[in-house]
Amino acid sequence: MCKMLMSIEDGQELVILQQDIAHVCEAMLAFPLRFPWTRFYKGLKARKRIMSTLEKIMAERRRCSLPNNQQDFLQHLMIGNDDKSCSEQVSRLTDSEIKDNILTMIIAGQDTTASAITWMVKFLGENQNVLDRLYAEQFHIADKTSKRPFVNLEDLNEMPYASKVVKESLRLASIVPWFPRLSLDECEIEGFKIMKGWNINIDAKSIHLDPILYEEPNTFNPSRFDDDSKPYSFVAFGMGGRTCLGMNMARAMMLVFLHRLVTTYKWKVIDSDSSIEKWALFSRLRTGCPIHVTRMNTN
Ligand code: HEM
Repeated sequence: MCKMLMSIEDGQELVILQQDIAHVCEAMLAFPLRFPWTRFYKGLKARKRIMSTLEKIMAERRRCSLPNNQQDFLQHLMIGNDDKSCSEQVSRLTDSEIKDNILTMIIAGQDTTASAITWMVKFLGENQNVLDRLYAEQFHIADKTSKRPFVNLEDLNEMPYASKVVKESLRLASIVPWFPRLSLDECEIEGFKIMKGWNINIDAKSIHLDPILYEEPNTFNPSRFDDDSKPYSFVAFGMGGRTCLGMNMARAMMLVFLHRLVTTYKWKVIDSDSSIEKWALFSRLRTGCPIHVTRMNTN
């Protein structure tokens, strides 16, 4: 995410950023107590450090004149912001909004996609029949992709079964298990009265495991998506006005990863424990899903 958003790929700056982002995520679940030893306090401090790093990066880019820098997300936000030729009617983001957007994107895009990929590797490692079908599709495409350095959008469109593997992994893992809403008006849903001002949590995990919506909901079966899903039955990326902004990117990342993984490596899950980390914003495997990986002999 840091590479795509602001071209930071390695080095000490990235290590510190990652640690600080982990502190911010932990603080989001913590009781808001501002004592130096609390998770909440450490998260606030970490957020401050992240913001000053972003300020430094933005100042540096302005000093070196914007257009010559790399074309990343931060750059686009800054060009919009600094371009005085733009009409005054266009509402621009303030520096503080740019920094907030970058932090939001890192938090929303990093652990979610990483966790989803981890679950997908686990599910596939445990379901040889699905893997065999996936091999057939992916090796067919590999004839083309192995001759190019990148997998392109056209290739991704030729992966119907892999797309179902991605979707089924997201359903079964429910990376964002619930998301909150505020009721703006009194209403009634299926006999339940909901009052104005109530906080409501949408329980995505229960929806994804509902036997009325999904036959044998605990079985990993990508082919269940051969037919169209029932409305509102798949909410891995949310629904409505606040649907995930990065869902197509996340899907593409998962497909590219899947393609490279199954056409290059064999792996074996060595700890199939499915318990979830308690103190995590997103549904993440406690073990991290250790696997044995070997490179395939392609000769
Ligand atoms: C597998 C990966 C991902 C999953 C499961 C996921 C899931 C979600 C869900 C469920 C929501 C809606 C929350 C709500 O309605 O309250 C959401 C919102 C959001 N996601 Fe993702 N996401 C993923 C990847 C990404 C990526 C890669 C990015 C950024 C590039 C991203 C950026 C966002 C943003 C900015 C929002 C807030 C949208 C808004 O409130 O208008 N997500 N995501």
